Order: sequence, then C-alpha cells, then structure tokens
Amino acid sequence: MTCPVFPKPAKSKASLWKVFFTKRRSWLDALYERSYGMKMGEYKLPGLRLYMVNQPELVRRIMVQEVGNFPKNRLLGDILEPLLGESIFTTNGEQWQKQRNMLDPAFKHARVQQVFGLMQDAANDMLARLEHHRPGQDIDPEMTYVTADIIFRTIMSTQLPPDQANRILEAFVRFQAESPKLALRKMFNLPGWLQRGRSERKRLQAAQEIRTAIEDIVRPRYRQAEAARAGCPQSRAALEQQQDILSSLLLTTDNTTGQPFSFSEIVDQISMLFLAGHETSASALTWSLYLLALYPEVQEDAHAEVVRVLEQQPMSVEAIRKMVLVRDIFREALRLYPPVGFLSRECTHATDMRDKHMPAGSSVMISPWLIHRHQEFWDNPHGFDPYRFTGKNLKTPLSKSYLPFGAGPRVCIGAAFAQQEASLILASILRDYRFTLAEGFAPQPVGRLTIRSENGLQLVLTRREQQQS
Ligand code: HEM
Repeated sequence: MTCPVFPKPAKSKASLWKVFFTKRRSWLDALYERSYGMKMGEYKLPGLRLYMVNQPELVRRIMVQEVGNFPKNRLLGDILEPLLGESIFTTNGEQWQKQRNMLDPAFKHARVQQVFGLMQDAANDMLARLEHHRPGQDIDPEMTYVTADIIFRTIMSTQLPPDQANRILEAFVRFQAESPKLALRKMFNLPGWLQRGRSERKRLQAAQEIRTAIEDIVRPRYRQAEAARAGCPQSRAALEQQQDILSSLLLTTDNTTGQPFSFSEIVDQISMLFLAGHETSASALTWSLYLLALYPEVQEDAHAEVVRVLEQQPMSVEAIRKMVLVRDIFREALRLYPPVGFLSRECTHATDMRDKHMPAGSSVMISPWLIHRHQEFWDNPHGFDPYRFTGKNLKTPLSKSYLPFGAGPRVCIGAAFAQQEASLILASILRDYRFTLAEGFAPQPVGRLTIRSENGLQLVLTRREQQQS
C-alpha cells in the first residue's frame, strides 16, 4: 500500500552543531525515530532550554487548564514582529484578550456563512485559471493565489490583481525561507551582529514589502473612518456599507479608553489575518490534492459525493455541509500535514512535567505533526485513511490527539472559515477535474513557518467531460 511522503527520520538524535549547520532547511529534518513515539523530550540549546510535550494530558494542561502560565513564546513574536507587528497571533494577556474580543464577532459561524458568495467568486476565478493549467505544472502557487484572493475579498473587500499578488506572495516566500535561520541563530544564542546579517536584511525587506502593500489598501479606508468620526455622514455610511472585517476593525473602539485603533494597529491585525489566513489554508489544500492524486479510488468516491449532492442543489453552504467525505479528506490532510506543525509556548514559572523539572523561562513546544503521527494515539499513523473519522474505532478521542487548529482559548479563530473555503475549493476541483501526479513526481515536505512541499505539487488535470466524450 502506498504511503504518503514524509521525511525519513534519522536513526538517532543529531548533535547540536549538526542541527545548526545541516538542519536549517527544515525543522522536520531534525526529528529522529524516537520523536514519533515519545511523550516528552528535553533539548538543551545554548540560547534556551526546550521541552517537547506530546502527552495529551500535558498538552491540555498547557493549552487549556493553565494557559496563563504558558503564554506564547517570545521567540515566535520576535520572528514574526517585522511582518505582523503586535498582532493577536503573538500577543499575550490583556493585549491579546482585547484583540480577540475585537476579532471574534467577525469569525462567528453566521458571519463566515455570509462570505460564502465571495469565496465562491474566488473559486470560480480559480477554475477559469485552471483551464490554462499545463500538464505537470505546479499547482501549489494556484492554491496560494486562491486562498490569498479569498482573504483579500472577505477581509478587505478588494480583489488581488495578479501583479500585486505575485509581488506579495513572492516576498512572503523570501520571508518564510529566511525565518528558520533566524530562529536557529536565536536558539543558539549567537551574538546580535550575527543575527542581523544578510539573511536578516533580506527577511526585513520582504516583510516591509508586504506591509507596504497592505498599508496602501488600508490607508484610504482609514482616512474614511477618520472622516466618519469627524462627523461626515457619507463617510460613515460608506464605511458601514462595506461589511468586511476591515470595516469592523475601523469602527471598533477600545472598551476602556474609547479610542479607535491606530493605523499601525490595524495594519498589524490585517497583515496577521492575511498571513494566518492564506498560508495555512494553501498548505492544507495542496496536501489534500496530493493525497487525492495518490489515492485515485478515494478521488472517485469524493467526485461521486460532490456530483450526488450538486444534483440536488447548487453549490452553497448547505451543499458543502453534506459533503462529508470531502470534509474528512481535508481533516486527514490536516492530520498528516498540519500546516502549523509546532505550537510554541513559554513557562512563566518553574514547574514539573513527567520526570522533568522545567525552570521558569523554558520554551515549550507542542507538535501537532508528532502528535498526529504518534503510534500510540493512531492506527496506521503515517497512512492516509479519510474514512477513519466516521469509523467508531479511533484509538484515542480526537479531542486528545488531533489539534490542527490548536486548542483552548488560543484556538484558531479562522477554523470554520478555513473548513468552508477548503470544502468549496476541493469540491469545485473534484467536480470538474480528474487529476494525477506528474510522472515520477513526489513532493518533499519541509517545515518552515508552515509545512509546505519544497518542490511544489506537479499535477496533470483532465477535465471530466472531456474524458467522457
Ligand atoms: C487550514 C487552515 C488553518 C490552520 C491549520 C490554522 C491553524 C492555526 C493554529 C494551530 C493556531 C493556534 C496557534 C497556537 O496555538 O500557537 C491558529 C491561530 C490563529 N489562526 Fe489559524 N489556521 C488556519 C486558518 C486560519 C484562517 C483562515 C484565519 C483567518 C482568516 C486564521 C486566523 C488565526 C488567528 C487570528 C489565530 C490566533 C488566535 C489567537 O491567538 O487568539 N487561521 N491557527
């Protein structure tokens, strides 16, 4: 039985220096065989002490029961700061709570359903572009494009013109490629001047390019909000009419001070939603297409499900809800290739877990990648089986061993949004196309900010009606 690709783990743990000099390409390469069966591991690096926690009860303690003692790691904030500023993804305490309160309403189920039409417009544009897909062409950039386009349409009511999209997405590729190098330099506590070398300059420039593009979109709307606050009725009406997430951020004021958000605070949140909202979904969609191409019989089952549902009703929120197999293929892709492979926290107080004493200030990593492939929690952990979610024999309840969207109060705000867009995009492709991997092609998973395929995904698409005629 074919097994979906995953980087073969080393036999044993690599030395620290080997990790530093040879594993900077992808953190997945630093894993070794025992990583896939351990419940807790300890790593002493020059710049920090790091604990890897995979045991479900301890994960729950960190992410749900004692969240206040395990805030988001400063290292993550430092790495993302040039791009995201002080956004909800990295802040803690009161600042985070204020930002979460502000964003939560925009991501409620009802609100997510309202943007289905906008998602569908973007999916239809994707289908039009796919008509020009060459056999064996990489489909990963298309998944990145369509998910970024959905974010622009739903968050900022604007479409992403191809030249601007390419500039932003290419800058993000550079940012993502340089980020793990900085993380390693920080973990190894290298002197400041070594952390500010050529790679860091490239990274900062890429972040600035993305922020400038987002600032250009936000600025006129921000001015409109200022005019509305100064009493201009037309500006207020225009602002209220655009029922996107940017509008709700522009209209919100701080509960305690009554002040609106500043321009840079708004740019921080929008940049974060752009990053968190398209990169993760694009990764998961590309992996879903890979799995479907690798398992043609599952692809045929899923196609049949889509056709069956769409014979009774048009593509809609209700229709995709009925596509249970499509949903479970996406779930299984998120299990095997969770876009956020590591969740990183910090210990504010010294504490004990299993046989380890963790000093205050230690870093804690929870890895959906390892937990989702842990042999004790899953049958056939590296195998593809979308039907496992409807069977009754899951080895461990999903609530304990499945966390592609995180858990507890910091759980992903966009989980319902992501599920809806993914089902829509997959169903649209499955309805119109049969697809296979290009001859001899195998993707190479790499772990950077998200888990992507280093060499993309080369697919051959064939239109279904062409095949039948
Ligand atoms: C398949 C797609 C997605 C995956 C796998 C994913 C995964 C995650 C994970 C694991 C976290 C928690 C990180 C942690 O605890 O350290 C998270 C947080 C977050 N995600 Fe997502 N995400 C996805 C899509 C989205 C989308 C579409 C949006 C918005 C449009 C979004 C916005 C956010 C935000 C704002 C947070 C921070 C929440 C907080 O800290 O309060 N995500 N995501």
